[in-house]
Amino acid sequence: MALVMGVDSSTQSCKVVVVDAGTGRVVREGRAAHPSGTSVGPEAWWQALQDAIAQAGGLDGVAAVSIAGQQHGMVVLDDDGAVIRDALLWNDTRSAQAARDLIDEVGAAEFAERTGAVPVASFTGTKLRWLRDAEPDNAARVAAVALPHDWLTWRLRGFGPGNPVLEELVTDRSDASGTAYWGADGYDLDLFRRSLGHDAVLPRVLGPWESAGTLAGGALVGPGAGDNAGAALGLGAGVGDVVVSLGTSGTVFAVSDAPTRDTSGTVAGFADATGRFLPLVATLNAARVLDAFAGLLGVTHDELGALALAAEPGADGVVLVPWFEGERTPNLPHAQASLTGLTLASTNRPNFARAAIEGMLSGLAAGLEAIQAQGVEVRRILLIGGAAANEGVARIAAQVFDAEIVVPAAGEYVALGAARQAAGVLAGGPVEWAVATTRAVDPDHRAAIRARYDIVAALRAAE
Ligand SMILES: Nc1ncnc2c1ncn2[C@@H]1O[C@H](COP(=O)(O)OP(=O)(O)O)[C@@H](O)[C@H]1O
Ligand SMILES: O=C(CO)[C@@H](O)[C@H](O)COP(=O)(O)O
Repeated sequence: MALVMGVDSSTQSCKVVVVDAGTGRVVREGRAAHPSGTSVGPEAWWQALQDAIAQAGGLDGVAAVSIAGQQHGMVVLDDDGAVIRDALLWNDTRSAQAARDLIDEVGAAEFAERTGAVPVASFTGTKLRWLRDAEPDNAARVAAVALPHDWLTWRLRGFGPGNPVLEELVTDRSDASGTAYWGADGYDLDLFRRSLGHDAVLPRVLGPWESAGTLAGGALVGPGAGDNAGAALGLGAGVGDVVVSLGTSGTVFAVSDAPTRDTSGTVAGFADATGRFLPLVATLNAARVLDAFAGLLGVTHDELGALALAAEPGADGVVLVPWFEGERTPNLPHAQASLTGLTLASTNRPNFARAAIEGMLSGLAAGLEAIQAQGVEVRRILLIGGAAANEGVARIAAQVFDAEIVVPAAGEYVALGAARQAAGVLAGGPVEWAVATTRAVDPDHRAAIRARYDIVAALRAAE
């Protein structure tokens, strides 16, 4: 039995699965936590990766490995292969003005045409522009720019400060498509130079089943992927499938044969990990909203879900607009959260729990409508990510989204997608694995939840 390893280096942790390359069955697993914060030293990810791999029994017997990871993070390297400063993550909003500056110079429609998306503070290019303006000495030292998964792949292959071969950096088109300087013809070096202010080495973009090389022990290394594209691959998502992922970020995305170019900037026209496209809407406020409310109410996640189900849909008028970390969609990087609609009668624990879940999901439901408006077909929604394990979340999702909700069997779908890519690299092309058992949630759409949320969110956005 050939074994392959898949990695998800996500915002909060690193997850490793070792699976049977023929069937996708998980045989070993490991996990290690990442530091909190929106600016993180990449060495912590490298340490967590090594810990998680060790927990998963190491690379013994592994024939191929691929690393997927959180998108967009800016990892800047000097000539010696050393990291110049902490990486700015996808949820760091300090580059909001830099994003506006780039759009003013290039134009939103031109950005959408050239890269498939209009940049917001999450995108790598805006972080490079921030570096150019705020830390010019650091910007001048940049010899290479990588994304989190590119850099980890490079380290795993033995490169780094002791062996700084920058030209050995590799990536894939799914993660490259989130930089704001990559398009249908490859890197857009004009946009890259506008961001950083000068040229630098960029990771070579490998094909979906192309190998980056071989580890000392003999394992092939795959190109890796952005985490959302990794999840789509792990789920075997096809045209008509929409994935809603509830991790640190909330994302809603669909697999599409055709690219999208939303000049409003709501839908990011990313690439997937197989040669297709992945139109995506992301929010900055998802599972951590529930973490905060579970803490506030002094309950576990499961108890929070049960409390929410004890309240009526609409939470008796209580609305949480959950922009705790600012927001990306809508693009309000400096916004704050608000809880409104409180009366003496409605101020109770079940309504608070329900408002938290409804608020987290409502922004994503609006995102799904924006994706549909791009002409993308929607047949069903697959609910994944840490908060998808919550029964209350799944049932309330069936009330907030106007589409069939399906919850795949619990699993690390990003890491599984990376493993499936590794199996494809080994086989020289895509492999078919049976998709894990899924559970459909009874349809229960309640249009009134979104109607009220949209009114309150629009008022907050206008402030
Ligand atoms: N049963 C649950 N209900 C709600 N939230 C949960 C539950 N289990 C885990 N979480 C939350 O999910 C998040 C982790 O999800 P994950 O998809 O791994 O995030 P990321 O990919 O951003 O690192 C954490 O904030 C965690 O507290
Ligand atoms: O910015 C995006 C997508 O554009 C986020 O989805 C990140 O890729 C982080 O994902 P999680 O770690 O929250 O799953």
